[in-house]
Amino acid sequence: MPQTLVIKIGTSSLTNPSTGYLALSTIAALVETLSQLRQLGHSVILVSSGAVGVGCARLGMTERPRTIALKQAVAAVGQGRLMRVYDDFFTSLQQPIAQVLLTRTDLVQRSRYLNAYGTFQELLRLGVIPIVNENDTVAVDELKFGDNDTLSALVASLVEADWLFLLTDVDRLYSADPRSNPDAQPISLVQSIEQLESLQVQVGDRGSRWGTGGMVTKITAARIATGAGVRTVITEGRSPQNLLKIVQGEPIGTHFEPQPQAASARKRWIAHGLLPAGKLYLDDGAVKVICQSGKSLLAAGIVEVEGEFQSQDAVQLCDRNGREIARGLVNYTSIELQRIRGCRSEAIPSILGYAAPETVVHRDNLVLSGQPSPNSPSLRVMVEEPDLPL
Ligand SMILES: Nc1ncnc2c1ncn2[C@@H]1O[C@H](COP(=O)(O)OP(=O)(O)O)[C@@H](O)[C@H]1O
Ligand SMILES: N[C@@H](CCC(=O)OP(=O)(O)O)C(=O)O
Repeated sequence: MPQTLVIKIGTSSLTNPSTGYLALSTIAALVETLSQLRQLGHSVILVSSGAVGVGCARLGMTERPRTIALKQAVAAVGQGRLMRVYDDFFTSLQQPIAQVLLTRTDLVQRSRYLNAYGTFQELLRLGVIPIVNENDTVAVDELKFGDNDTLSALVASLVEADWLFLLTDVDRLYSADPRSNPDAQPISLVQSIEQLESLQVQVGDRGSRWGTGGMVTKITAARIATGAGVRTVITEGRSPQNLLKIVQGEPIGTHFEPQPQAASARKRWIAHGLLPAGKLYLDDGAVKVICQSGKSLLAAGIVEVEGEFQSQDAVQLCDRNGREIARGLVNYTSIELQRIRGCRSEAIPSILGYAAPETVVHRDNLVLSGQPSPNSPSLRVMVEEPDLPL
């Protein structure tokens, strides 16, 4: 059956780590595999990093740029070069491609989000492989995806993909960074992302020399994608041919199973597309009814309001310790909420002096964050036996 596949490849796989030059054989194998997947009738989207890395190589720079302006300038050099290479390779296989550069704001505004959806659908219908990257050259810091792992998960959620592949320079997720921990155990299957914390995977704070997010952002991506019903696989970029085998059922890499009940498209946009403008701290009773009964949030359950926001902005709902339990669209401004927090709904009109909505966040506009709760069952994962010396 034809499926929709989103494949993200990182800088560490696209470039030679010591010289920074393009890893041409990897790119050729990737292009061949994606073209084959298209010929089998699948819809394919490639999320490709590499603009900064390739730009650095082109300009003879040996270090990743540190200032934003330099990074943006270098990305402008590298993105063009990267697309030129992809187009040459794909054209030799008669496979049309398209460049799609996104910024965070493209997914924040509902109309732009739906517009991006429409563009992807048309490209896929035309048999084109869209090649997506963050529009690094114009993205401003506070409105950045920041890493392409997250971007690829949001794209997979947007197009309701069947698979998200995160291609990197390790063959799968390990219990700790295998570069610095030779005893790290390979993990082949994660059945329930909500309990990932109990696995206590050590991810370090950064990835390879040219990579951006390391494993942290891949796990975040898996969380977003599986929550949207997308099966996610971390596997090595050096062997793109494995994608064909994986789609046919071979257990290569680390598989994160999709959550059985994916949120609706609109709720996924609230959860991941929007950027929260503030935080509401809730008492224990409110946390309980929201998490366990899926009820709306009332003013009575709010103990503290943080940030400045308008009605219909996105906010985080947190417990007293600041741990996020849900996100939603708020019906009041932050100024109004400062006045009515902790109050019963009947008292609100007389406090504000006008008729006001009964709920602060209505349950139709509220999405649970899928954080592990102390009562949730432990994570079911398969950890493979490490290779033993003979
Ligand atoms: N638990 C872990 N399992 C596997 N790799 C890990 C883990 N923690 C950290 N890493 C590191 O993450 C790196 C991949 O991330 P990154 O360099 O950002 O790659 P990419 O450019 O493909 O996005 C690996 O090279 C590895 O050293
Ligand atoms: N947008 C940036 C890539 C950001 C990124 O996430 O990089 P990586 O960790 O190599 O996937 C670029 O094209 O260089």
